[in-house]
Amino acid sequence: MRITLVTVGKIKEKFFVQAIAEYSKRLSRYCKLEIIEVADEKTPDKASEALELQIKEKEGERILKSIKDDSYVIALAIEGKMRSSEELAARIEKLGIGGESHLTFVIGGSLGLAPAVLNRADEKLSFSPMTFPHQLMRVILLEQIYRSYRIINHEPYHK
Ligand SMILES: C[S@@+](CC[C@H](N)C(=O)[O-])C[C@H]1O[C@@H](n2cnc3c(N)ncnc32)[C@H](O)[C@@H]1O
Repeated sequence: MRITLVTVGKIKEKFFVQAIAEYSKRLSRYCKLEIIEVADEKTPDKASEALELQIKEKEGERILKSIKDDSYVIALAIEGKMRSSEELAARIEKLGIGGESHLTFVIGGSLGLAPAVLNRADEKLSFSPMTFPHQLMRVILLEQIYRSYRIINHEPYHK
């Protein structure tokens, strides 16, 4: 299975970079992982709704360009479907069995995802009603994908 993460902006904080590197290494046993970082837009402290939408749309165009046509897209969105770790593992396994060989997970920038990206998504996944910073979301998502593969392979992992 190919797994691609499409994300917005570069991560500078060393602790996030280290955690991402660690989970990417662990995941390399199970899938072909690629992380694509599209450029983010500068966001002023105070922006009108119209400007915020413009910013999300610009970032959204870059996100859409980096998604392969034949890929199954899972957008991370607070309003998406919540799943337990076991349910996410079962979903990934079922998609693979059903013939999906390339999953793309999309994480929005600080303002979130543009409507066009949410429309392109085949499904939306929520990690809770809380808002997480996109840098931390990347780490949490990688850990949950790793946990999914451990569950799929009946391998032990922390409960
Ligand atoms: C800082 S959040 C954006 C917040 C924005 N107000 C929104 O409602 O999307 C950045 C990105 O992280 C992801 N994200 C943050 N919290 C999430 C959650 N609880 N569940 C799923 N994705 C989340 C989403 O992809 C979001 O676009």
